[in-house]
Amino acid sequence: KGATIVKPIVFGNVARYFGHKRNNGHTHEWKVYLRLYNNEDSSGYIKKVQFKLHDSYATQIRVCNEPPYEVDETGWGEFEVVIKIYFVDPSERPVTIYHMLKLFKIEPGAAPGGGPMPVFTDYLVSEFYDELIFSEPSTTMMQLLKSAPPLPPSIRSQFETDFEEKKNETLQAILSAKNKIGTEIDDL
Ligand SMILES: Cn1nnc2cc(CO)ccc21
Repeated sequence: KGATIVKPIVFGNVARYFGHKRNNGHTHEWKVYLRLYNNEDSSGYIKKVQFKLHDSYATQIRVCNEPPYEVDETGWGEFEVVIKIYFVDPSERPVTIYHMLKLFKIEPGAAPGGGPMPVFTDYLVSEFYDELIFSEPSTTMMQLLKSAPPLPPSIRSQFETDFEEKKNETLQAILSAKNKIGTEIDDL
């Protein structure tokens, strides 16, 4: 009967500059993660989450078989992390998400030619909102999706981003832009 279940998620990374370069060349510690927006325990319907790092990291593919779905590492560079979500129901195709690991802010800076200058801020957050959409899930999967319990407090997390605030700001920007265009059309 065309049932659709939506599961909001947040994925991204946080990073902290050591303040110096270590002997191994590493300058930052970082954590890349995938979380359910409502901090529910998804282990009933998510089998595992894989994080594929840069190919020169030891054990390039990191697997989380239960929440929290995250990888803590140290390093010196930014690169694309491939996050792949596998579901308990074998008929649900895995979902792949691409996240560009962010370690430093790019500021139009003093670089020769005025190019962007990477700034090593003490603490940085790069996180995004998205949704897992399950269209007409199997009866079993539907039950698992509906009965997901909350996560225990120890692995609950407050996001760095207030997405509700961001949603309202974005909506306001869209409305005022529409209004502005409307006014300009009137003035034509
Ligand atoms: C690209 N990148 N950035 N930081 C890195 C650290 C390692 C491990 O030594 C491997 C690759 C890295």
